[in-house]
Amino acid sequence: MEEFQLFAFLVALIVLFCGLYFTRNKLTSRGNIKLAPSPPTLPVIGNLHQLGHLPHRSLWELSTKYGPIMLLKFGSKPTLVISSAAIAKEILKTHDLAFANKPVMSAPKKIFYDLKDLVNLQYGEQWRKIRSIFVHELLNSTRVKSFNTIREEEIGLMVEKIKRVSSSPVNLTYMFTRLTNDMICRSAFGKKHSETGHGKIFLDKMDDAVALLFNFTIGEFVPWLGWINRLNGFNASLDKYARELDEVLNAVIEDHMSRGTSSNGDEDDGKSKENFVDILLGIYKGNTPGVSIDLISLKAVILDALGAGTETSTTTLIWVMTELIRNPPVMTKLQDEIREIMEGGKQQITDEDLQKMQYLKAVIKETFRCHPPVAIYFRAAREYVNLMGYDIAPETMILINAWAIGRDPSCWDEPEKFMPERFLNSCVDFRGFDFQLIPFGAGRRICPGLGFAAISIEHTVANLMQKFDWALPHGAKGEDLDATERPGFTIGKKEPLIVVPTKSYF
Ligand code: HEM
Repeated sequence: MEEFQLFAFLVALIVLFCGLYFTRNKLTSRGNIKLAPSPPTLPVIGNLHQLGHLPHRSLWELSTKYGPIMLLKFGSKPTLVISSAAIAKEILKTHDLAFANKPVMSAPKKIFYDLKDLVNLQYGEQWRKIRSIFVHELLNSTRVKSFNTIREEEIGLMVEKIKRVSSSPVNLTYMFTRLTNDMICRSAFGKKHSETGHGKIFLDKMDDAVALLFNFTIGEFVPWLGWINRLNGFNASLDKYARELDEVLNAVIEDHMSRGTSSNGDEDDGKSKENFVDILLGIYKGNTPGVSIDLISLKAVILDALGAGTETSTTTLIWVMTELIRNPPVMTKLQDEIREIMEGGKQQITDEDLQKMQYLKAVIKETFRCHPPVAIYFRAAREYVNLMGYDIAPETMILINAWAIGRDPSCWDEPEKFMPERFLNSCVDFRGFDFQLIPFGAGRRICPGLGFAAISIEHTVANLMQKFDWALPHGAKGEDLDATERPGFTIGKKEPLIVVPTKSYF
């Protein structure tokens, strides 16, 4: 019996290695075509087995062996993985137009209205139209400023809550989630997340749906194995989330319609002005000259604003505070800067004050370098491209590993160290011009929420640093703080961040 098992094992091994040999040869010798370096693939699954639990780390490790541009196969899908600033610049600047598409995947189709949302739209006329609505109508600088009051009120409420529990442990993960959800829900719906049944149900379901989408399932990449996703209930769960999210969005729209909006987007009751839903409904009703939107795209845009805007900002805030607690001298230096600028007991931190806080900006940049919330983001080739001597086929999926780029040794000294000082005498910024720091992407498809997110994060951290000192419970030292990551659409901290605001500064 044992001999038979050994024989069966050897046969399986030979079949596996033959498969490996042929798949590899097929990839690297196609006439004159020059393909990027590739690790060996397994039959059927290609390189899917190498993604691991935290793909940004596994792919980075693979890149240390195969180089900053690697051609992998996700099932049958050719996938180019980029891990250096120089190659990211080629993709996002030199060949930005050729790589301006997004991969077409069956799972997101279910949630994002057949990929009609801005994040997933293919490059073209419709993308330009929706992008313009996002950039010029929802998130232009005047609108972002008009959200100042919401931001200030919500941060003020959080500060009051922390003051009340001062000297006891607080769960900052929970607090930041509520703060970001409330800020985005008030901006999007005109009401707080915690106040509106709609907002709460929506964000809870959205979180679950997005977590599900970030499973790289075999059924997605090997079309003839699509039945696995039907059999194991994956498709049914997505269908259910899609139905439920659509129901909530319909209810939100009906609610706003029945209350009525004036031509400038203000609600009749005047309570909550300039929220996304009212602005979009104004456009839908033809109140904004030269701009139009259909109902499905309107719902898809709301999905994006909430889906792309909440978890990313929460994750960033948690990492900023985690790094500050792990690095006490950095926290002290930041507090000194902020308290000096706010000298004289001034409580309200304004945009002008924030402009003066250079060390704060450096701390946030360093956090984005070490912990880009969207560690890997996707593009797709619209046409054949010769990229740095390699032939890239149309529809190749492109993965930009922003996390690996933050460790690119040709750009960063001691990349493992949290060292905001590296940004003090440098003009490197995260606005899409410096390819060694691209947490928001770059080029045509750069994140349109960048300005909104950046100012909210600066404002929140500045307030927490001005008004409190922070320590770990039970006298634990900063270096004891667990910084293990959890996988997902954003790479967050696995365990909740529990800290003690030890002294308030009022
Ligand atoms: C810390 C916060 C945020 C981070 C790190 C972030 C990151 C990103 C990244 C990496 C992309 C892909 C860029 C590319 O392909 O080049 C993206 C796209 C996008 N983000 Fe953000 N984002 C954040 C906040 C927001 C907010 C607050 C909103 C909206 C309110 C938003 C809406 C979007 C949308 C709609 C897209 C798709 C743009 C397109 O494809 O044209 N994001 N974001």
